[in-house]
Amino acid sequence: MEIRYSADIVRYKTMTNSELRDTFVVSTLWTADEVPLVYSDIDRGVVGSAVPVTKTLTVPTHKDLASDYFAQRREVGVINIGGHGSIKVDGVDYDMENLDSLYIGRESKGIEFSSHDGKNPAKFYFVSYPAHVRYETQHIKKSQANQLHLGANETSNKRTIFQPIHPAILKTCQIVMGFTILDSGNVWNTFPPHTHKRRSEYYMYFDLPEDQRVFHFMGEADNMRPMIMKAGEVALSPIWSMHCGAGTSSYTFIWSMGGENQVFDDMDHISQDDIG
Ligand SMILES: O=C(O)C(=O)C[C@H](O)C(=O)CO
Ligand SMILES: [Zn+2]
Repeated sequence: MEIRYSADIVRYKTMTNSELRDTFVVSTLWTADEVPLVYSDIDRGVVGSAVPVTKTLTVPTHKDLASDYFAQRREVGVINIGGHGSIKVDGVDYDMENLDSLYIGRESKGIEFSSHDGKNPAKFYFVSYPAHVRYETQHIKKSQANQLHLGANETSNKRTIFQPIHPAILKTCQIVMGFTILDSGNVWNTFPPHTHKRRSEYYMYFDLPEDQRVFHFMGEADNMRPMIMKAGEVALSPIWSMHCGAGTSSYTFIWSMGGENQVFDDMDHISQDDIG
């Protein structure tokens, strides 16, 4: 497990673009038949992936978590961005189609990822935060997620926000997680940008052709900084950092938040007049 220490609101201002990426972008996920984990000091979130091709994969724990097993004191949100697969949690099998989600409650000992067909493997992306109470593990199909339809073609931001791991659907300790699909030809996600000092957020961009990029913006209103993102990479946003992005083509991204409240709409929007 890689440990990722964040830069603070003072230090990020003097960092080069590549130093910003080294600090705030995770680009080490998606190795087949492995479970890479990155532990961020931003709200003690862990991001990981599991792409089972030739075998079933389990989530390892790590000495820095000082736990007997990964989810002993943690909850986990998982979304499958690949082919048909399954997740077995303490002996119970959950059938995971593309863009299905699974919330895994604290104290779940055995978490096993598998694909139905290794030639078209499932690609599980997961995020985990500390949890103080156990809530039930729950499978949320894409069609069961809360949906918000936002934006317009005229402003290049027509998109649907799917909210599977959200208080309207189930109880969690901290995590709120879902995905946003941009309509074809639309490129902007949330704009004007926002912060929410009550929660940090991670964005994982995908469904983006290999030769295309998303310009993800972070920082403060008067010091907006770009990070150039490829498919499969994760942008980590501390509570003080704005987040928004524009692609050179359409894309989908998984957003996940951990913090002290779960009110999705309580964003603090930054006025376009203040962006510099
Ligand atoms: O496109 C959007 O708008 C989003 O998906 C916004 C994110 O979900 C977010 O940043 C929530 O705080
Ligand atoms: Zn946000």
